[in-house]
Amino acid sequence: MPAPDTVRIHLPDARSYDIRIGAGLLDDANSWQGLPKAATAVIVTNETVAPLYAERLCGQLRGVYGRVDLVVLPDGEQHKDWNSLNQVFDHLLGQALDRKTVLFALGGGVIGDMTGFAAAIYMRGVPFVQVPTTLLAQVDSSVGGKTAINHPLGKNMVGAFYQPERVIADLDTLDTLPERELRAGLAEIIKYGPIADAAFLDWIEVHLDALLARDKAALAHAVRRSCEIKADVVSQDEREQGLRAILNFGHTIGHAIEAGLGYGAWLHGEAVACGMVLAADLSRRVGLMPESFVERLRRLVERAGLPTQPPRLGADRYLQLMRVDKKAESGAIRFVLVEALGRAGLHSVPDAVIAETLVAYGAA
Ligand SMILES: NC(=O)c1ccc[n+]([C@@H]2O[C@H](COP(=O)([O-])OP(=O)(O)OC[C@H]3O[C@@H](n4cnc5c(N)ncnc54)[C@H](O)[C@@H]3O)[C@@H](O)[C@H]2O)c1
Ligand SMILES: O=C(O)C(=O)C[C@@H](O)[C@H](O)[C@H](O)COP(=O)(O)O
Ligand SMILES: [Zn+2]
Repeated sequence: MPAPDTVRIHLPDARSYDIRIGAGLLDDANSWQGLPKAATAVIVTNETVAPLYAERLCGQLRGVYGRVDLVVLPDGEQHKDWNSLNQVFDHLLGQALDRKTVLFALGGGVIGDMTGFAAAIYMRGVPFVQVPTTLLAQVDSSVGGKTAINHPLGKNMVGAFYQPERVIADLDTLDTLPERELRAGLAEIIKYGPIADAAFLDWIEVHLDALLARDKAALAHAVRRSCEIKADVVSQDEREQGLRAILNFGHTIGHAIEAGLGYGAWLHGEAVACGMVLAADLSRRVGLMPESFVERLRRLVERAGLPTQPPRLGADRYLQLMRVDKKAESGAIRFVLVEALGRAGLHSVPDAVIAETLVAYGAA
C-alpha cells in the first residue's frame, strides 16, 4: 500500500493535526496508531454507512482500544439536529463513558459536524477523529473544526469550533458513493479555485471528466489540493475573524436555499454550486469581475451536473433567510465575492443589487 499523503493543520496550544489521505487507509493499521489513549472508542455513524464500513473500522480500533461501541443515527440533512445529538449523549451517558472516551465520526459531513459538536460539549470536551467517507467531507467538512447542527431558521446555527485529533480519508470509500453525492462534493472542490488558486481552477476544468469517472489519481489530487488550501486558510484564521470567510463562497445563497426548501431537498453541495454562480454574478454587478468569469463558472458547474438555477422562493424570502447568515452584520447581508481569479473577500451588497441577481436567475 503506498504511503498516505499527509496535510497538516497548524494550530496553537498543541492542537495541530494531520489529514491523512490515501486508498486503503481503513485497512492500514498504521493510520490508527498514536491517537489519544482511552479505554473506549465510540464510532458515530448512520444507517447507510454502518453496514458498509463500521465493521472494518471496529476491527482497526479493537487493536487500539479495550472497548469499541457503535452509535447508528438516522441518515439525512434533516436529522442534523438536537434529536440525533441526544442519541449520542444517551449512549455516552447510558454507558457511563468517561471524558477520555474518543469519538470517531464515520460518514459524510452531517455525521462529521454532529459528532464534532457532540465531542465539543460532552463533559465539556472529549477527543474526536474524523473518518470522512464522502467526497464533500474529504475535501472540506472533516477539516477545520467547524461543528454544528441546523436550526429551522438557519443552517449550522448552533455549534462550536472544535478541532479533531486527526482526519483519516480513505479514498476507497468513495467507490460506494452515489453519483449525486459525488457531484455534490465537486461543488466544494470547484469553490477553492476562484477563491484561492486560479491554477487549480484550470486543473479542475481539465480533469472534471476524470473526477466524474472516479479516477483515483484525479480524486487523490483533488482531495489533497483542497485540503492544502483549506488547511492554509484555517491555520491562519481558525475562528473566522477575517480570511476564513472566503471558504463561505456560494454559501450565503446556498444556505438560504437549504433552509428555505427544508433541509435535505437540495444537497449542501448543490445549493453551494448554485450559490457560487449567483455570487459570481454579484461580483460582476459590483464591478469586480467580468461577465466571462460568471459564464466560465456557470459552465463548469453545469458540466459537473450541478444546478445553476435557484428555486423560486421570492426575493423577500431570500433576503429574510440571508439576514440570519452568520456573516451578516447589523442586518446587512455580506457576501464572499471574487475579486480576481484566485482571490476573494467579504463585501456588503445593497439589497437592490441582490434582488437584481435573484430576478435575473429566476429566484424571485
Ligand atoms: N464543517 C464544515 O466545515 C463543513 C463543510 C462543508 C459542509 N459541511 C456540512 O456537511 C454536510 C454535507 O455533507 P455530505 O455532502 O457529506 O452529506 P451527508 O453527510 O449527508 O452524506 C451524503 C450521503 O452519502 C451517504 N454516504 C456517506 N458515505 C458514503 C459512502 N462511502 N458510500 C455510500 N454512501 C455514503 C450518507 O449516508 C448520506 O446519505 C452539510 O450538513 C454541510 O453543512 C460542513
Ligand atoms: O470551513 C469553513 O469555514 C467553511 O465555510 C466551509 C463550508 O464549506 C461549510 O459549509 C461550513 O460549514 C459553512 O460554515 P458556516 O459558518 O457558514 O456554517
Ligand atoms: Zn460548504
